[in-house]
Amino acid sequence: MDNDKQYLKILSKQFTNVAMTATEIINLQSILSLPKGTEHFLSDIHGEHEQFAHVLKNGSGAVKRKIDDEFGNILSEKEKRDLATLIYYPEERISLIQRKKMVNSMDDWYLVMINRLIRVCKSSASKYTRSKVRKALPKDFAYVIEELITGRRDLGDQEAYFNEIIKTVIRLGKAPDLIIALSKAISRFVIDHLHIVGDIYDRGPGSHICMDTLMHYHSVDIQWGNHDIVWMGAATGQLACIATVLRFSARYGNLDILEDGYGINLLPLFKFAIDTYKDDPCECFRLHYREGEYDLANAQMDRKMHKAIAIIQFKLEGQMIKKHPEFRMEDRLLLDKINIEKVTVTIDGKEYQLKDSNFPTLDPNDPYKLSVREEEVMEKLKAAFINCDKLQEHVRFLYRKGSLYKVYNNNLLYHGCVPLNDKGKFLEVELCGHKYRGKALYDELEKWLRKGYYAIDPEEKQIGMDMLWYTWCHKNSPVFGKDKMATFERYFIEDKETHLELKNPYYTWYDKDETVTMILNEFGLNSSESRIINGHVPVETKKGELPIKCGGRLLVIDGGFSKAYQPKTGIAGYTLTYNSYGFLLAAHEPFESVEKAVETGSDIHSETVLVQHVERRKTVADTDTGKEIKETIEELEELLRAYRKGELVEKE
Ligand SMILES: O=P(O)(O)OC[C@H]1O[C@](O)(COP(=O)(O)O)[C@@H](O)[C@@H]1O
Ligand SMILES: [Mn+2]
Repeated sequence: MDNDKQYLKILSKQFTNVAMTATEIINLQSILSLPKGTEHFLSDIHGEHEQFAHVLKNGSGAVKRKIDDEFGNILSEKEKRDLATLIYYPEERISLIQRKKMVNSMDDWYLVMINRLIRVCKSSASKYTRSKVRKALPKDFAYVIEELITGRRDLGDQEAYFNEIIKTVIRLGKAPDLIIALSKAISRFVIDHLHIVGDIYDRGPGSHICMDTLMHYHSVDIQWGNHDIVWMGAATGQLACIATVLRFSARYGNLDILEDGYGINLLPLFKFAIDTYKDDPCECFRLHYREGEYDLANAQMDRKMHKAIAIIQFKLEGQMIKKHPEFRMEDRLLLDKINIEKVTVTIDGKEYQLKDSNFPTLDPNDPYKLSVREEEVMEKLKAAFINCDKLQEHVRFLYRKGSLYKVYNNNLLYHGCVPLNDKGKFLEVELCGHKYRGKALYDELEKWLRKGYYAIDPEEKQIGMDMLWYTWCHKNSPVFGKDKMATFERYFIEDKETHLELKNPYYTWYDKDETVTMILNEFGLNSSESRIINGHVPVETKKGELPIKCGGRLLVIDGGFSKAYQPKTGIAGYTLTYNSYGFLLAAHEPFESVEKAVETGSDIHSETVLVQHVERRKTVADTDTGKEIKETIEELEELLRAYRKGELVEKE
């Protein structure tokens, strides 16, 4: 046996004889014929943890579809809705039914509901092998549920048998637990794999809660968004990134995320802000909070912290631009263009009045230098970020499950864009003295982002950390894709023209077939069925914009979770599922609250707006997992031949 066949020897340790090898081939072959599992695509969650949790529970309409398939006209719309609510919020729904005495006999209700749940669970699990189902079932009820969903063909009266089991469960007071277990199993089976196409962080109140939810999800990958990357940068101790995440949290009245969510002490910043901006009303730094969700008593204080950290951010960004002339961002050096006496700033040769004149920490001779106290504050914050176990755990998870782009089952997923030039060709971008474009740009950048967190060599690590900041806001960054971040202008200049951030030419070309084909080919995708799944840009439904570009070859699925952007988009946003029959794009309305959903059975109304059927029903054989299985089958066939030719000797 030559060296290439060494793997057969290794394989023979697991499959020690002809019978075992043949059985495995048959098992794998049968998996290949199962329908492809459903993928779920969500993007731009922006800290809206309740709405996020809800869409995960309803699988963007996938649970409802299962219920419809199973019960069609047998149940009324209301009964189907109630069943869906029970699956999403089993504990809350059971307790509501009990509290409000909504049914005559709880036991009868349990019997009916458990029977219905079993049917939905059975049909949701039918795509999977028994072994996968077994592994996925909640431990305490694994045996009972398996029995209930697989049944016994040798028994005459199955229904009587099932009812006996269920009645025993009810008699023992375990019905609520079984309902919870069944609901969890259904949610688990309805979606096989989740893709998060970026921007879990910022704006909303619960990014850290979304991260906890994701860490417990059964199967997920993440394409980093610009807002995730700035948090990753903050976790490495990169100061401009730290200032930026704090500024966003302050601006949206969410400093609690840092204090309570991550246990980061903001007292040094608080004290500094009070002392420095004590009589300043900080008018330019009014917060974007949500009625009823923000304690107005904190407003004065939060505005001062908002201003303090914004000024620090502008200084630190200036330092970065000066430290890295190769970034060519000098046009973003604005603090040295301020004329304090005239209260103006000059941008691109034009002088603008500033809306604020109080800059007590700004040294006109060295405007980018942090004052002594600013420096102290940032040193303390840096230590707090680096030493925050929970943040580090979340960021390591982002690194483990995430990347800048992903090729998955013949589709290409990324958050922002592939930077293009005006002619619609890949834009050439210089990184650390070398030029890259297209996929190479993505790959090179990703290497640096990983080094920023993991490199041992301090110099490499520092460059990587600075590249995290670069990727957050540079005009050539594929996850940002705009000509500038006009934060300074939005705070201080009235003229709205200066606030504009122009999008990369990608967004004018992405409707064209040649462009989409060029990008897909660049990432090794040549099938006519391949698609690009894109996040980042809110789809402005109000202006008649659609998430479907290039005849459906590119889909923009900004989930629109961000309540801050809902007035603009008109709806809560779009999410996508891809099952064995094709793609389903769902449009969501804003989510009000869990209480309302439990009480009225109201879902986020998830309307299916686009259905693209695949040419023929997809099976596991058509997926990436299928490819791996086929390779394994080939290896096992080789092993079988080796046993049969006497090159290997069977063991027991
Ligand atoms: O309106 P906000 O929340 O202050 O944020 C504005 C900034 O966020 C960005 O839109 C980036 O965020 P998105 O990735 O969510 O679009 C910047 O382009 C812009 O400068
Ligand atoms: Mn984004």
